Amino acid sequence: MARPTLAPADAAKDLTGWSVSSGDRPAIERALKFVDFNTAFAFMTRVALKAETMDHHPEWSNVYNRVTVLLTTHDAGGVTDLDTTMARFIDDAAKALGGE
Ligand SMILES: C[C@H](O)[C@H](O)[C@H]1CNC2=NC(N)=NC(=O)C2=N1
Repeated sequence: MARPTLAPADAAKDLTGWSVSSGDRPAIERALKFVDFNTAFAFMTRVALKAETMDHHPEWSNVYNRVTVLLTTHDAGGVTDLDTTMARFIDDAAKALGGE
């Protein structure tokens, strides 16, 4: 049974720093900035390990100390509770590493 999807605006409003993706797919996005590349990559490592345990992976890019993250559930064709769970984990990991 496919997971129910959420309106991206509804998903984003309950989260810190997330917005509706400007792209053509229903998704939420957040841009993060860290003190340096090492810290940005430490953040990505923590999220990567969580993504593997959840079997739910972000679409992201990294330029030096910046990481932009897009979350959507490919199998559902939209934003689901997997994305909001991952978003909350990302917010906690970013906060722990001084990201903003
Ligand atoms: C085969 C594997 O379990 C699926 O492709 C998983 C992997 N990670 C995933 N990540 C995301 N964001 N959406 C998915 O639908 C998804 N599906």
